[in-house]
Formats: sequence, C-alpha cells, structure tokens
Amino acid sequence: MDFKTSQISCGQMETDHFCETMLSYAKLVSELEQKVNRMVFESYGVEKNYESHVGSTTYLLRVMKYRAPQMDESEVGSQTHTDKSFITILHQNQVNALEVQARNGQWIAVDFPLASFVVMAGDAYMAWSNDRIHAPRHQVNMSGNKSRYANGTIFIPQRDSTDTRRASG
Ligand SMILES: O=C(O)CCC(=O)C(=O)O
Ligand SMILES: [Fe+2]
Repeated sequence: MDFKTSQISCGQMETDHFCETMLSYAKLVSELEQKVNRMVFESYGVEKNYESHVGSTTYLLRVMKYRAPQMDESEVGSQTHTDKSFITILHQNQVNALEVQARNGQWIAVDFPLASFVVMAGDAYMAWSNDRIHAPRHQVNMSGNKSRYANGTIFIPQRDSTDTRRASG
C-alpha cells in the first residue's frame, strides 16, 4: 500500500486508525530525513539550497511483508538493487534480513534494533553529490521461520532539482 505523505491524505481511509498511525509515522520519518539532509547540505556548504530541496521533495511510504522461506526454499526476499531515490528510510520488526554491500564489495548483514532506522542513500543522492555519497547495493534475504514487516519511505526530489543544485567540486 502506498501513501503520498505530502498530501497528508489517505482518501477513503481518512478516519481509519491504521491510516492515521501511518501518517504520523511518515511525518516523523520526514523530519528525520530533513535532519539528515540539513547535515549533508551544511557539510557540503550548500545549505542555501536546503529549503528549496525540501520544498521539492515528495515522499512515498511503502509497507512490506516478507514471508519466511518454506522448507527447501531459497532466495526469499528481494533482488539486489540500488534505490533510485535520494534517500530511503527503513524500519522493521525484529526480523533481520537486510544485507548491504560496502564500497569494498563486502556484504554486511544489517542488525538493526526495533527502535532504530536505516537511512540509505539512493542513486539520485549519489549523482547529486558527485559520487561522494555512496548508494549501496542491497537486498533482503529471508531465513528462519518468522515473517518480516518493514516500512520503506522513499524521498524523491522532483524533476530538475538534482542537476541544478548539485554539491560543487
Ligand atoms: O525491506 C527492506 O529492508 C529493504 C526494502 C528495499 O530495499 C526497498 O524498498 O527499496
Ligand atoms: Fe531498496
């Protein structure tokens, strides 16, 4: 299920408790994304472009369920990919399955506790930063017998905002 959080609307589900919970979650995650971006923009000396970047960013929240693999089943999860977005913020239940490839090629199994988030750079951030920020390849690789629930909020700048306001250098 996708929500466009910039519109703060769930259509027909407006009064639904689940919907409101997800919108509150999306707002909090958006604040985290803005904090991360502010730090990055400041560290690259382009903080004057921060407000317009925030203003041009759209948000999409995805709710995902990965089932546990059945007997003799392998490769349950997602394919290896990089995200096309600027930033993706992930949150999960207690079931770890995310694997991220470091710059040196090594795959790292991400162990992230319930109260934490993974902030992942996507291709757009890598392009904007002239490759300073690495957009890692990653995948979900399920094992064990518990389902994994995860939320992925992707932050996407609208057209033209990435190539006109790059970090210099
Ligand atoms: O479920 C996850 O932790 C990763 C999801 C993901 O890679 C994505 O939504 O792009
Ligand atoms: Fe991804």
